[in-house]
Amino acid sequence: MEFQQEEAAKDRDLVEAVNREAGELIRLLRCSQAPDQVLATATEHIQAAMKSLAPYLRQGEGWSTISIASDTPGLGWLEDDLTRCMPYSPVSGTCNPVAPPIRMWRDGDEVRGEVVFSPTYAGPPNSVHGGIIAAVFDELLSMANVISGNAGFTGTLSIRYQRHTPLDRPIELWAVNERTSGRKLFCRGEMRVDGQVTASAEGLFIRPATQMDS
Ligand SMILES: CCCCCCCCCCCCCC(=O)SCCNC(=O)CCNC(=O)[C@H](O)C(C)(C)COP(=O)(O)OP(=O)(O)OC[C@H]1O[C@@H](n2cnc3c(N)ncnc32)[C@H](O)[C@@H]1OP(=O)(O)O
Repeated sequence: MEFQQEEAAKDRDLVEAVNREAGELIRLLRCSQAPDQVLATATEHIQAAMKSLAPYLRQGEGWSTISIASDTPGLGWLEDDLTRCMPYSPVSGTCNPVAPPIRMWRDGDEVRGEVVFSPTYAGPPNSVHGGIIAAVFDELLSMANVISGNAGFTGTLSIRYQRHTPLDRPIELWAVNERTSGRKLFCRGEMRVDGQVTASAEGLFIRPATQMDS
């Protein structure tokens, strides 16, 4: 797979900062009931920012079409920051403004993490949308595969929603690759609030017979 490394921005902190601000913008848009004049002015500011970014749009090129890192060969990550593996992911990517602020790290053979969902991700009253929960499990279980030395595509993901997962509170994340059988990777994960499980997941991931980019 070819990546356009020379196109990468030089200052990663700046890339992450602008994406965080854009995420905050989304939260403000989602939850503010501003008067018309304020909305009109905000629209102008957003249009100005869009105009300055548009000339640098690079659609359809390696890093812009995949969530994994373009600056490391294969699946690179930091033990204390697994999000480095997929910086452009819509679920955990620090270089993607739609991603909630997830932290994930390696704890032996397991993945642990934490996330606080803002109302951007609301479903039922005061609770996280079930589809968002599924997406986070997909990512979390994938990371359990990655640290086990294997990675695969999601074949089947089964979620048990046991309690509502609340907004604006720290959610603990946990996942493990329990076993591998041929190309099949079997994983489990949980979300907990104050130690109580709100949702759990089982996933079967499949390592492709051929490489991803063949
Ligand atoms: C290098 C790889 C890196 C990968 C990712 C990097 C991270 C990227 C970002 C990650 C983001 C997060 C992750 C994402 O979001 S990944 C995105 C969501 N997932 C997908 O898009 C996957 C789409 N599906 C496929 O590509 C193929 O169907 C796969 C690759 C899954 C299997 O097609 P393949 O042709 O290889 O399979 P086979 O027919 O030879 O069957 C082999 C065995 O598997 C069994 N089986 C087959 N399908 C399923 C199923 N769905 N559930 C349960 N079992 C299934 C089958 O019965 C057989 O078992 P057995 O009869 O031998 O016992």
